[in-house]
Amino acid sequence: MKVCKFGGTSLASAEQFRKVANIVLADDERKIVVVSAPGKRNKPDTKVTDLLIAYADATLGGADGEDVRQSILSRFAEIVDDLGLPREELDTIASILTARSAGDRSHRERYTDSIKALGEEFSARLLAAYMRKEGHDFIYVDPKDAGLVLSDEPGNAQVLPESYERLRPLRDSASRIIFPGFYGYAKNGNLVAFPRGGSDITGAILAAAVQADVYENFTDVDNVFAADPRVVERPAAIHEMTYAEMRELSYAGFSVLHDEALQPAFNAKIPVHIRNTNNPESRGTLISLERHNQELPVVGVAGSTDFCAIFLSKYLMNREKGFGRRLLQIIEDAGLSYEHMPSGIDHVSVILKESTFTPDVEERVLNRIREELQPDKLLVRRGIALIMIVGDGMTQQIGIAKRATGALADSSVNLEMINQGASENSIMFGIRKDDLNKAIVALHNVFFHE
Ligand SMILES: Nc1ncnc2c1ncn2[C@@H]1O[C@H](COP(=O)(O)OP(=O)(O)O)[C@@H](O)[C@H]1O
Ligand SMILES: N[C@@H](CC(=O)OP(=O)(O)O)C(=O)O
Repeated sequence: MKVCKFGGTSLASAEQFRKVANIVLADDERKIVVVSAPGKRNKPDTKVTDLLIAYADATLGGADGEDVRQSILSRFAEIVDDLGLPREELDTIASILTARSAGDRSHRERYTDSIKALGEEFSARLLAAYMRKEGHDFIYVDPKDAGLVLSDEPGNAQVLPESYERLRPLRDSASRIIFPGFYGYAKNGNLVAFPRGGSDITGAILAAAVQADVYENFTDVDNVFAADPRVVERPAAIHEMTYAEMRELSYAGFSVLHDEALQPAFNAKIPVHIRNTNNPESRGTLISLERHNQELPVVGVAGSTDFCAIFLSKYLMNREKGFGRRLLQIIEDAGLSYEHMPSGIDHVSVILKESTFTPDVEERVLNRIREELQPDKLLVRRGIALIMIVGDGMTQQIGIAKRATGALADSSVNLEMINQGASENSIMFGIRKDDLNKAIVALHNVFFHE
């Protein structure tokens, strides 16, 4: 049995819905279909999820949000009409939207989750209706009825382990299933959404719960590329990679698959196959425990901005017991989580998401560090990008770091930090954020075009 997930670009219009239907119907093993909200039809277009968030913001601000409500409904009206579905389908969508927007607005994030999840719900309802209209036995399944239980963290939920047991019976459903991605329910009954891009996570959870043979993730590219195709011209195609490699690359900036989608698939040992809705014949990329082609030392280069670093140095820091613990306690007390912590004998850097390190948080954290740790030097560097080269076993090969640093130097990218870490499958470089794209191109070209 296969679980397949179709992303927003795969469901952006009625034409895309038809492609999805054809792909699903081409293989009887495709029993569970997870869908995202309609995405962009073209570059300047807006994703339905973003329209729903704008609608939530408007209504929270006291406006009626009628313009944006009309934009949302017109996206679905176009799909309903072009698919030849009865207009009652649209009436149902409009009344669900109205009822939701009349819900409790006292908690901003909760209310926003309840609205932004509707894109997935409407996609799933319409795809199920279309399949039935075409004479096929498909049902829409609600995540609450199915038992997808999540932590009560609006916009940032995580699956609770009991979900797997609860979702297992979906395997035996007589009808094929259309399931909305991106959200579930907390134990207290609140609707909660995963982080953005989270329909990938829903698909992986379902694949693990029903022990699927494969989790097919349909998107709009023929395969995963060695670097973001929006940054590098003609990037190398990668047809195989391991979970560990993809996890690092997704974390570091490959938006093609959500990084938190890999864990459920990895735990249940279910291969993930990235495929193209617009070109289902293409080979795609298979992500599994091992790759057959061991020749490639590096499988990808990814990077992203929004980082900053707190840099501390203190003579004999290495002999001061509990220094790291106390530093991290200060970070934790400020409600921050840290991304990396490269260190030397007398110095340490703590890398944080820059958007979480606001000026007032910075002031509080630095004051405590000065008072409690008395560093010789303390400074904050903002505007950092992290870039990673990834490949299993790569760090055992001589010369990889040299080629990478050489390529960066040749492109006049200044290196602020290097961290090989313990994972042995990646090397991370800290650079100025304005250099990010230049650095991705340089690293891609040195490993894939030379
Ligand atoms: N290394 C990469 N390989 C392939 N695609 C990538 C990579 N990095 C970024 N992308 C982008 O990810 C996009 C697909 O992800 P996303 O927009 O989330 O799709 P979906 O709507 O199917 O969920 C591609 O269109 C591509 O621009
Ligand atoms: N629609 C949600 C969830 C998602 O996964 O979408 P997509 O498959 O288009 O990345 C979002 O935009 O975040």
